[in-house]
Amino acid sequence: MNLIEELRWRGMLHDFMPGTEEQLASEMTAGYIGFDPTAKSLHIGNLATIMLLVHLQRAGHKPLALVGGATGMIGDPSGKSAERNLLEEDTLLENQEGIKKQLEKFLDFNCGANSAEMVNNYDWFKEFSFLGFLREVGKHLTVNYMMSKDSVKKRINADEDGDRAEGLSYTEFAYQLIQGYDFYHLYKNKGVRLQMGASDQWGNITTGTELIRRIDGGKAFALVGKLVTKADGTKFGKSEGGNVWLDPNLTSPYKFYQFWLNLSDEEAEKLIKVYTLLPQEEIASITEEHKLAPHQRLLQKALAKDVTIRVHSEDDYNSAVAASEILFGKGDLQTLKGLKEDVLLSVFEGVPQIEVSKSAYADAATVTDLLSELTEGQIFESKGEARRMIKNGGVSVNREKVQGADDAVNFELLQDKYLVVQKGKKNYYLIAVN
Ligand SMILES: N[C@@H](Cc1ccc(O)cc1)C(=O)O
Repeated sequence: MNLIEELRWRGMLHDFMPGTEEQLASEMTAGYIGFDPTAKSLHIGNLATIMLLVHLQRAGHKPLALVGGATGMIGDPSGKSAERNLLEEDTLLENQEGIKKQLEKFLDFNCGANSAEMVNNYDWFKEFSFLGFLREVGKHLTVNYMMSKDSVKKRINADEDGDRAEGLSYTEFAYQLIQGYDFYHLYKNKGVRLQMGASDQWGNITTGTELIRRIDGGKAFALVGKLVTKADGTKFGKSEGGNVWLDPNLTSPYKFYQFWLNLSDEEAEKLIKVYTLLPQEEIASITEEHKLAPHQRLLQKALAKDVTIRVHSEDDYNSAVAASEILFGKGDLQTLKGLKEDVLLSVFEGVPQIEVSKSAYADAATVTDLLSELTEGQIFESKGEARRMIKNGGVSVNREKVQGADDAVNFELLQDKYLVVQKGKKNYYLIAVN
């Protein structure tokens, strides 16, 4: 299957320029996608775009990932209804390092002729003078041409309700020329013939193909992927807590795994094609099996597994699964001890949390006191009730059965702070000793 057919059945293809298919069929083609360092991590929306590069490479072509050290200093107006704030240079540098490391994970940089490459547009812009740029680049396109782009029109014209448009600075207006020049530069110096991106990049990419044509009489191509949206058409990739990031310090692998696990059937069926490399027959068979027993969430599980391993690691995936099963009764003290604080808190989100002061905790004479009076009746209303249930073997702390009602309080605090109390099978409480 060639690249375009592959992207099409996966539902990832939005549009491409005439001739793109012929170009790809005629030779190993170098293609690039740029990512601006607007945050210190990429998110799963970016990951869908990265998958375009992955497929390009799998189809035998050469992928280049561009980090926008220069463009990140300006801010792409595409898809943005308001002017952006400029980022500080040290923030940009930090962001650049972060996303560069992430991009490196997904491509093969050592596989012969079509090995991936990483470039940074700051490298060719740092020496470019303003006057030089105006003479060598700006001169080739008219303002009329630049104003015909959606990203610009949307900021200049009033919207359908007649509300005044935000306008855009000269700086953001110039963005398309900078990205356009990147394409020209890579065309000239690296033989790049194709630029890809999310669908909102069409305007910027075609500014590039236009520059290549005007400056050099050359031909280059554009291909854009579908913007991933949720079932209700709204922006995908946000959980209640905001973006779903690839950086494990911003979104823990557990939360990441949970995000995919919690997708609706409809979303999972669509996204397994975008975010995994599983072949068509396998996806078809998982989908079929899923439909026989949707409650087993086979699609979500297959998707969550594949993406969690690709973005994080097999170990992270295994820990995420183990953590996910805790509330279903699986796992022991060791499992709980293995959870980092943020994961522990995510696992027990929604479970009643009870704060106990350090001194009160130290003074607790018996487990019964701790689980009734000290926790203000939130676990057991009375000492009697606590005693009875402990006697019947129905109370565990940190997954270990409490033996006697008069036992001393002698637990190992998880992360030096927490106790997981279980009353009966299903009722969980988290005590935080502060
Ligand atoms: N404008 C792109 C990033 C980009 C930057 C430079 C390029 O040459 C290409 C793409 C975006 O915001 O997603």
